[in-house]
Amino acid sequence: MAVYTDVSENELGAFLKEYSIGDLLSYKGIAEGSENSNFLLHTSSGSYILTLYEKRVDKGDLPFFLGLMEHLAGKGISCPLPVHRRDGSVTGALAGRTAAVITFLEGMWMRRPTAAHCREVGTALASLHVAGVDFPLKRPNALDIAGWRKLWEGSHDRADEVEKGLAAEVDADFAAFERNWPKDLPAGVIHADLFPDNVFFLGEKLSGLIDFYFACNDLYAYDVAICLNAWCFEKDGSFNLTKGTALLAAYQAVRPLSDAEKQALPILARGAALRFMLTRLYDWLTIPDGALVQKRDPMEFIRKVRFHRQINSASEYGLK
Ligand SMILES: Nc1ncnc2c1ncn2[C@@H]1O[C@H](COP(=O)(O)OP(=O)(O)OP(=O)(O)O)[C@@H](O)[C@H]1O
Ligand SMILES: N[C@@H](CCO)C(=O)O
Repeated sequence: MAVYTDVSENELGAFLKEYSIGDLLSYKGIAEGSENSNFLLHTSSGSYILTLYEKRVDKGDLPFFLGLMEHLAGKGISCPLPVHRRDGSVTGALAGRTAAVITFLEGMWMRRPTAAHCREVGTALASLHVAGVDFPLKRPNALDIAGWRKLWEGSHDRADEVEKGLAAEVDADFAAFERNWPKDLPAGVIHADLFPDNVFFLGEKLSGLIDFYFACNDLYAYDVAICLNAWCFEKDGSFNLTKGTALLAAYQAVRPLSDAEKQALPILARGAALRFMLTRLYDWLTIPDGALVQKRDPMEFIRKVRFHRQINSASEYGLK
């Protein structure tokens, strides 16, 4: 679920008076997502998404997230456009939260993506990287290795409840990352969470990217590594080389990877898998059973960490 905060029709009506998007016809909470409260609005001028930012989003980051969507949309990337209020701002206050209205994107996310979908994602990711080059705002990645450490400190002592030996395994990985993480690769604005549920399709054609709330400045190849993890594994945990090949070839057709980026891909992919394992593990151990939030399986990603650990060259991901 992701409706943590209820909104009454009266308060929503008053909030929307600050916008020029017509009269409210209907609204309903959206169950998907886990970070913020989202509502689908229908007004006399069309459909919109209303987001109330919950506690994990630092309000100081909203100009970066919302400004980035506007910047990317202006460069032809299909992503939501924040709607400006009559006073020009893109956020307001609603039900005790900071809130924004963004445009609605048509399409649906793919539960079982094919190689054709992976190809579309590769193109979209590289296009996003190129389009973000002149975005003026900066946001360091809160989930860099130091951020992973903090998360890990909160889970370490209970990690073996999930699988015996996990704490020692992850400790050893941290030592490897802190020694070998690449630093001098091309960097810029990355999405940092481009999972299937954040990419909409109409048939096999990509129709839009959403959820920019982890976007930040970091290595471009790290974003590629995140997508390999998110798109190219099968439900049984095996890596699908056809999907990897499709995603990487499409990415490189727009933004070719340097030799140094190619060489770094295995460690970046292993780090990306660890990053998602850690957020999932933290949630797994801290969200009470019975809460309405859907908990995601951390073990899916420790299996991916193990897979990447035995990769010797990015060609094993399908990189040409
Ligand atoms: N611009 C949009 N157009 C259409 N639907 C949208 C849009 N933005 C969000 N949604 C819908 O709302 C859901 C939740 O959005 P989003 O993924 O941004 O939420 P979140 O709480 O940040 O979730 P996450 O757990 O993925 O971080 C999406 O799965 C989608 O169904
Ligand atoms: N994409 C993340 C969750 C939201 O960021 C995951 O699958 O763990």
